[in-house]
Amino acid sequence: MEQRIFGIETEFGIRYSMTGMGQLGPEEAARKLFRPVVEWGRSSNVFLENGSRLYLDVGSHPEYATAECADLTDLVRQDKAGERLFEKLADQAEEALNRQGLEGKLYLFKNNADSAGNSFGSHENYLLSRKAEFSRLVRFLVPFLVSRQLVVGAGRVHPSGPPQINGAPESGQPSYSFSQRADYVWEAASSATTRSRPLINTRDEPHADAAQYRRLHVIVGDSNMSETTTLARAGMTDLILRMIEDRQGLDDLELANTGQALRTLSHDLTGRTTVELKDGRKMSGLDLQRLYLDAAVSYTDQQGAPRPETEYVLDLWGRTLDAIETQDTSAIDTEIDWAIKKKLLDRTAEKLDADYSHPRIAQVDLAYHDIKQNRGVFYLLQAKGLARRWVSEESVTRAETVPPETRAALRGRFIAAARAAGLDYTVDWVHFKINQQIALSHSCQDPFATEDAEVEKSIRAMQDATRRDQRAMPPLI
Ligand SMILES: Nc1ncnc2c1ncn2[C@@H]1O[C@H](COP(=O)(O)OP(=O)(O)OP(=O)(O)O)[C@@H](O)[C@H]1O
Ligand SMILES: [Mg+2]
Repeated sequence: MEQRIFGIETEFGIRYSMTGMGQLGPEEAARKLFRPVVEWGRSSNVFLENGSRLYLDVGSHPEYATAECADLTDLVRQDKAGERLFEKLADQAEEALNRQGLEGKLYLFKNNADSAGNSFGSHENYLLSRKAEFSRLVRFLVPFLVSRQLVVGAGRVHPSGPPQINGAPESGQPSYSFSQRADYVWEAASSATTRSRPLINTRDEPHADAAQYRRLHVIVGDSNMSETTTLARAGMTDLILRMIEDRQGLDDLELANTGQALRTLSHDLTGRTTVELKDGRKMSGLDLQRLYLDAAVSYTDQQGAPRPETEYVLDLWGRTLDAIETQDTSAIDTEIDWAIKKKLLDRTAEKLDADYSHPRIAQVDLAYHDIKQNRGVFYLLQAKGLARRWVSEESVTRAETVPPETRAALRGRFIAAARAAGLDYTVDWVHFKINQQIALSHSCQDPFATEDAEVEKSIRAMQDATRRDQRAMPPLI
């Protein structure tokens, strides 16, 4: 596909750390976090004026799903805007709890695993043409997704070594893996999201005209703090999808055992341990990623770079593979999450004269993912110029309220008009409805549409009503 819609859903980890006695569990903390959201939208599942969705399911992982983006840089901005919104909500909730006498600090972590062994996700959404044969697409994409973690993993400390991999006994040697999520994903594709979690969720919910489109739901990725790593994650995947869709330049690299390969590659920082392919070949993480990168480079040489970000994405991809090959991360250690974090962990271990089993190392690992900008370790590094930015903070601030130029723009204007008019509305990715007013209710099946005469008519009608009756509803934050 020439054009594509992208979206990232992020589930956050939450923890309230009490200063004094007492406890506040994550579920209660999450409910507190969502109190202003529920007041604002009368639900813990709301769509905002920037086109995104804020959501608290049962359990304790607040979720932000970016609006539909047609542009990779917009995706990075919208993803960061979600962090900023939750950062403000966390500050408000923390103040409220402190006022209640429950003194403490509220932490939100953009990571994928907690100390109790639970994993939570960062899901990527890619619009596909319905014409592409889905099972073939999945077969070609899976080995890419399995090895992609060498480049875009968020990195994870294992104080007592990797969890049991492939039946082998635990080594007990403290270690570091490329990925957070790889230990929790077991099979290539299925419609399950919790038990025996797949890399790709095949539930067919296109949020678009189903005759024309499909939505690919990739649930194997790590949440990224680094803007450049987020960009690489979606940018690399977009390129590989293009090649698969065009039936160009890719070998069939189907793996003998997907779940096993995912874990083996995640825990092998040398990139050289091999995994078996269905046809009996053996390939390492570096072998696989080199094949994909080479194919992507010749594809773009022939076809031209499809996006303004492509050149940088390919360059960063190549530098990361070189860094693993030479075991020298100095050329990527401000741009790739696992390397940015590892550099700091190595320095910390050196200062402590300890290895990765030291409790301080696990603390720094977690603190890297703290989204509070004046406390989180990633943000402290970023402030010192040790984590490269891809977008300006002004553009992130703007993305908190301004939707990208896709259907999200229509949704945003619809929500703004309905709220200003004080009307009850129900909105999702496709539907924009004013409750009990069919004339003002629409379905928008084209995720690229920034204009729609019927929706505009309703928006104008609501704006006229507002002018007659000034009852604006207050903003969320
Ligand atoms: N047609 C589309 N193609 C690709 N992505 C889309 C499309 N429409 C919406 N999206 C993106 O898909 C994501 C949907 O997020 P959401 O959390 O609602 O996922 P879900 O899989 O539908 O539901 P849930 O998380 O409740 O299981 C958003 O990031 C959104 O921007
Ligand atoms: Mg979701």
